[in-house]
Amino acid sequence: MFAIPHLDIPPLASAGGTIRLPGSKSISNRVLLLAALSVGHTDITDLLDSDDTRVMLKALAELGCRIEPQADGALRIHGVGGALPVQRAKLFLGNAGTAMRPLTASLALLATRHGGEFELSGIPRMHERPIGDLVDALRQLGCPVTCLANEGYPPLRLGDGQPHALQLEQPIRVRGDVSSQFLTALLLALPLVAQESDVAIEVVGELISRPYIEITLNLLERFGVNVRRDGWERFTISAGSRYASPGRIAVEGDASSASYFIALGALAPATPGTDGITIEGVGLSSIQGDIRFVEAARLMGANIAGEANRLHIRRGTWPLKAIDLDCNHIPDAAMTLAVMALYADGTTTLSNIASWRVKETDRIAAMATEARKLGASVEEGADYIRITPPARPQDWRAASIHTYDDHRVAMCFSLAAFNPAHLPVRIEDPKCVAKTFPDYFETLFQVCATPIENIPVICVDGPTASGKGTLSAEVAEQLGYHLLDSGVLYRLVGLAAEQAGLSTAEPDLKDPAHARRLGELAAGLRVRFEGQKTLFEGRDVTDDLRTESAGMAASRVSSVAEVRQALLGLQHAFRQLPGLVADGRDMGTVIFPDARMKVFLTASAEQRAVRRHKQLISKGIAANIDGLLADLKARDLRDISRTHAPLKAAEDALQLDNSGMDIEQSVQQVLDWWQGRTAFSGS
Ligand SMILES: Nc1ncnc2c1ncn2[C@@H]1O[C@H](COP(=O)(O)OP(=O)(O)OP(=O)(O)O)[C@@H](O)[C@H]1O
Ligand SMILES: Nc1ccn([C@H]2C[C@H](O)[C@@H](COP(=O)(O)O)O2)c(=O)n1
Repeated sequence: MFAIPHLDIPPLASAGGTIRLPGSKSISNRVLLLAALSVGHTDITDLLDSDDTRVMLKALAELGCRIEPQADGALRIHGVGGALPVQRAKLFLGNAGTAMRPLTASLALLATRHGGEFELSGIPRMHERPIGDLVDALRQLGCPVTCLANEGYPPLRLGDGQPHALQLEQPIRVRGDVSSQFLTALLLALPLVAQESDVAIEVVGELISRPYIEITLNLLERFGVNVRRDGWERFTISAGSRYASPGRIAVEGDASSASYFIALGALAPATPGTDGITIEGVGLSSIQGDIRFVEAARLMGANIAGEANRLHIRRGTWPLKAIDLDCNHIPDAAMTLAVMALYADGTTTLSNIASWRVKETDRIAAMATEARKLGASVEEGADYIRITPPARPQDWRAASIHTYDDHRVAMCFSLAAFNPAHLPVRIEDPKCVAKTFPDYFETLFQVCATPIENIPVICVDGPTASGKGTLSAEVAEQLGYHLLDSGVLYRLVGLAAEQAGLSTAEPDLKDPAHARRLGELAAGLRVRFEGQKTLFEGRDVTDDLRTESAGMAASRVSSVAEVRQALLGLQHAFRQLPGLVADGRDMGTVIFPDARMKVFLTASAEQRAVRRHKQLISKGIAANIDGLLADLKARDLRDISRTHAPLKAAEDALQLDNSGMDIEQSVQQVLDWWQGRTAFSGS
């Protein structure tokens, strides 16, 4: 996940490959609650791991439900059989609507029947999301429900510590025209109290988002509860209903998340050598309503072939066709259509989307504001949005997209990186995707391609112990870029030579046959990087590589042209989306001469010796400053004076002497320089 202030996505050119989607959020949180309320235990597979499911799991654990990960990857939920072990709890539910609404209904009924008291709260936005219609329905049932701040909004207190009779004889009336989640919440909760007689729910107003109700009914059935449905106005839960675990249940891939990759396949040319985008884990037999996004994408021109559990998408009509669509049946996925509209041949109107206004943010306003930043003309109404794409490529603008703590806004606008003006797109607060798809951007980059020159590289070259590694790692971290520590590769060659009994002494390196052998050794290095660790032939050699003698050996073998040549391809392969920070001696001069920014980092030899001394001592390695100073001067001299790719500043490098700066100041300086070179320097 990119837990950084913003992520700059370079202009993207094509897409292709196969992805597997994370589990559906709607199904995951419903299944978790049903499993917790059932008799018996349930093993859940393919559960979504995200903010919202974590919120639900934490709440269930606090309510006394036992949760056990299984060796096969399933999560075992020990059901409480409709009677909670805990009668009082304060639950914090973040911004998870799929936890807040169902827990409100279930806990209100259980607290009323058994004399419990629960408080439910969330982040400030959750306290602005209306829940009054559900509160009204629960009060009709005789549940004591108190809105602790504003009437009709969380935080809520459910129950008053005393048991009360529930009034189940009359049908419970609930509004269905603002959110279908209130009806879902009641449908999930009422089987807990429908032992003696039938319980009916009547929907007031026209029910929106019906497909989500179908998911609820489908899952209720899987957990042993049948609901009689009369149109979309009346639902009856039979007397004697009781949740029973199905034993094991798999969560489908998230159909709303699929929409971004369906759109990707529709708007991006297939990367040469691929056949467009294949999505696994969700397909045409999905129980999720958002699977009908497929129909909408086809209307816009997408070429989609579907199987039960898989989708295959290629670009069809181009440009996409503008549409005028009632999106009531796909409220979440419809946001993706708003971004596809940027690539259409005219004005697209998405209507019947009033529910967007009360989601994670006011999504109509958010989509309109951000699409305008890209150069689109947008009209918004109470329940519709109308989007006209920028007229010509030159009318597109590089935009910094504000994401409003809304995962869908972030995911949607990533697709603007295919703009015909080849401009990058900045996504602010990219970690908001954690709500449903923590690895969204990683997955996107896996299947997208762009000409290599579009992938930005920042080079940091300089002498030993100037702080290149420290600075580069921090800059890469803050930008979400990959990191190449090229020195490690030369250190590895030194280590591999030693293990193979090949000398790294200077006189031997002058022998052409010896140099060739070292080159072959470098070409065949079997190295793997796992986070901070370097694995050589399966062994963790991270610490072995950091010794001063390994640095000296690296410096010697790095003067051999055959070694440098052998390591070229390996280094170039690090240039991957969304960008690279490369640290070494010749990054800016030889390896990435077209890098967008080059920094030559120096500090006085004395200062560097002091830093290295501190570094070694902190690792428990004995060292002496004078010896270190002499060694680093020798290393500098060798690195500077060798024939091949000597250590020197590239002509276009920015010089940074950090002798008088701490790490934070050096990092900030480089980030400021970088910001000045991006298309967002005015942001
Ligand atoms: N600006 C700075 N101020 C103070 N100390 C620093 C600064 N930058 C780095 N250091 C410290 O100096 C030591 C050496 O830094 P680092 O290992 O990053 O250097 P390097 O240039 O990558 O060295 P080498 O080329 O030998 O790998 C580290 O302990 C690091 O914390
Ligand atoms: N691009 C590079 C990186 C490193 N080297 C050589 C010269 C260095 O003394 C040695 C070790 O590098 P360090 O890990 O200290 O950065 O490797 C090089 O020639 N070119």
